[in-house]
Amino acid sequence: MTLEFVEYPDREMLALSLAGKIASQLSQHLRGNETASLCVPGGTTPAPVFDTLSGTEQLDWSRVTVFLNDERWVDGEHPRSNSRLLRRHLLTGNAAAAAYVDLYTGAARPEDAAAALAEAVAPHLPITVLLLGVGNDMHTASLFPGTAETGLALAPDAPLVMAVNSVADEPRITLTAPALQRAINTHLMITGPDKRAALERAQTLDARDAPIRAFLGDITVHWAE
Ligand SMILES: O=C1O[C@H](COP(=O)(O)O)[C@@H](O)[C@H](O)[C@H]1O
Repeated sequence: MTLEFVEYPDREMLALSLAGKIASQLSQHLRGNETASLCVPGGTTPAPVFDTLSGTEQLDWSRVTVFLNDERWVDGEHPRSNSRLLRRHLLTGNAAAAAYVDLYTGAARPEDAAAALAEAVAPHLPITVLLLGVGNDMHTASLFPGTAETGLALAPDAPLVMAVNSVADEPRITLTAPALQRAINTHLMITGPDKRAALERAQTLDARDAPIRAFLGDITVHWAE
């Protein structure tokens, strides 16, 4: 288990380098396999990586399936929709040829969609390239510190996809530890001193209280001020 920490001179360099690494890991996988999968976070941090990645020509995007780590249970055009971010920044340009598993189904409640989404995601496991984000509170995907739902989602026998109802704003849907921990390549993108401090703190805590901790085994952390 190795945590590699890569520090970049600025966010632009981080985005260029990380996008290149993700594209090359997907391409390498496609040399020996028919298909590859890319699982990415929403939130505010990853847009610059997506902008660069979406322009990658040397990757056969038609053999790549993309899905989110997690989604807020809102319509795809809602400002808080993670899918909205993806459609605008990743699933465009060359990457528009990728297949997309949308975690928001339009069902009234995320728990009504979780089983079907688990079936939709399962054929794309293990994830070829997993990109994670982290909040200043140490949550990753929609696994939030100290909740009973996070305890269940971190269990080895958790369903692949679970509804999350214990956070403010809107309900959510999230991939769980059994789906995320088996990824072939795992990256974490963080920017700014607060997220770096959150990551350092997480390394001293139990995963239930610092969910990102559950994914800090074989991982490359990409950080810029
Ligand atoms: O709510 C979420 O937050 C995390 C971190 O987002 P950021 O805005 O601090 O970059 C994100 O990784 C997750 O996918 C998202 O749903």
